[in-house]
Amino acid sequence: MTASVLVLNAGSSSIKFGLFDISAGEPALLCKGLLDEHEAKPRLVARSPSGDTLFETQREASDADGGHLFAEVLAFVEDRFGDHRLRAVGHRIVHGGPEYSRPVELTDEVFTRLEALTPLAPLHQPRCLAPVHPVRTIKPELTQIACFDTAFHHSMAPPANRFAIPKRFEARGLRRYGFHGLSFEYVATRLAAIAPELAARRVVIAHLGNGASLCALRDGRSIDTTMGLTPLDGLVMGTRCGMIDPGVLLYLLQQERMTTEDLQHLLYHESGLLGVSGLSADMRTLLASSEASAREAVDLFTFRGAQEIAVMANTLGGLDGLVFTGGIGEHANEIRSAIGERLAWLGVRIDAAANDEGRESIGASDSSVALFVIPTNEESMIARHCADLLRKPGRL
Ligand SMILES: Nc1ncnc2c1ncn2[C@@H]1O[C@H](COP(=O)(O)OP(=O)(O)O)[C@@H](O)[C@H]1O
Ligand SMILES: CC(=O)OP(=O)(O)O
Ligand SMILES: [Mg+2]
Repeated sequence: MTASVLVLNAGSSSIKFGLFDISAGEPALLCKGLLDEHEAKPRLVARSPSGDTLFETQREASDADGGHLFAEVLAFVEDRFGDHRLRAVGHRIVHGGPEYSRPVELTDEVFTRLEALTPLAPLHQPRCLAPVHPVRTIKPELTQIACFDTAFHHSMAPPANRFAIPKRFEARGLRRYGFHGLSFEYVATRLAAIAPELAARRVVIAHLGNGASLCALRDGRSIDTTMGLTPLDGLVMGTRCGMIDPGVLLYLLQQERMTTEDLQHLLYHESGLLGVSGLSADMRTLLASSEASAREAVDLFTFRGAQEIAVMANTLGGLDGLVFTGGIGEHANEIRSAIGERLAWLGVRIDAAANDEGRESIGASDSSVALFVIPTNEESMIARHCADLLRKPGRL
């Protein structure tokens, strides 16, 4: 009998899943799915690798994060792929804190430790952990594995991972961790296959999705990133503010008399593209809009994006390669070209036709920086980690 793993990826704006055959070599996708929460009644869809719909159901909104959804996914997997023995469920866990630098079995003890990190990723951690208990109740014998967004950045060293606050806080875990690590790891692996000459050079990966961050890589390892202790730092995001003068927070607390709960809500849910445009957090909507505020939000997004790419290039001491990924990075040619124009002084030249056609390599012949668009695949990276862990005797 062949073996499979079910991967659950709960991001800030979507819950994706994938079932992978892990019997031999590289995990192979058997089916993928999405819980679309943007409709009045959230929809669960499972598709074949080529995109044919295999299963579809709609739920009441209040049920969206509940156990029913995961029960439904597991029942579907058993029904359609019963000839594969389900070996494990792999979860994308956004925060692994200082402790977890590689995937681990998600035992009750690990769960408790990860739950305690919720204040460091309040938008994500509860959503990532939500499936664990329902899956345990339905299939208590099934191994569950946690794969962390933060793990890839454990190669970051001082000063890049340090805040300029009194040293005693660092001992309490207040340092820069970075996120989107599973995406950066996947894209770095793909880049090494597509452009091996860049593998040991100075590369920035721009993960531009609903959440957005950059990673500076040397020798394929993370040496700097734009997110910090929490996934709030760095770039302008769908509803998150990114880097902000900490004095603004003090002002809001002291002068506007905001509660900490209201402030958290403002920074995580009401800011970013949504806050600046007053219209939408969705880049597609903003690009299609003729409102001046939509244009302002897009301008701020590309201004800050280019600014931070220059910061990453500084950490690297130059820039040899730049890769776009994530929903915006993969699909929004206008955004790639606006960021590219702002980086012309660094030698970035985008080939307009290649960019508009969405080709993999979008650098013009006179670009001194190699430019790529590489679709990310966090689920595939998680499947690879799960397969490695399950195959290595003594690691589980
Ligand atoms: N064709 C497109 N053009 C512009 N933006 C797009 C396009 N497709 C998706 N996006 C944007 O990608 C973002 C979502 O990114 P994604 O990486 O899928 O999200 P998540 O962080 O939830 O995984 C949204 O802002 C969406 O508008
Ligand atoms: C860490 C993070 O921001 O994740 P996402 O892009 O899924 O919101
Ligand atoms: Mg994402």
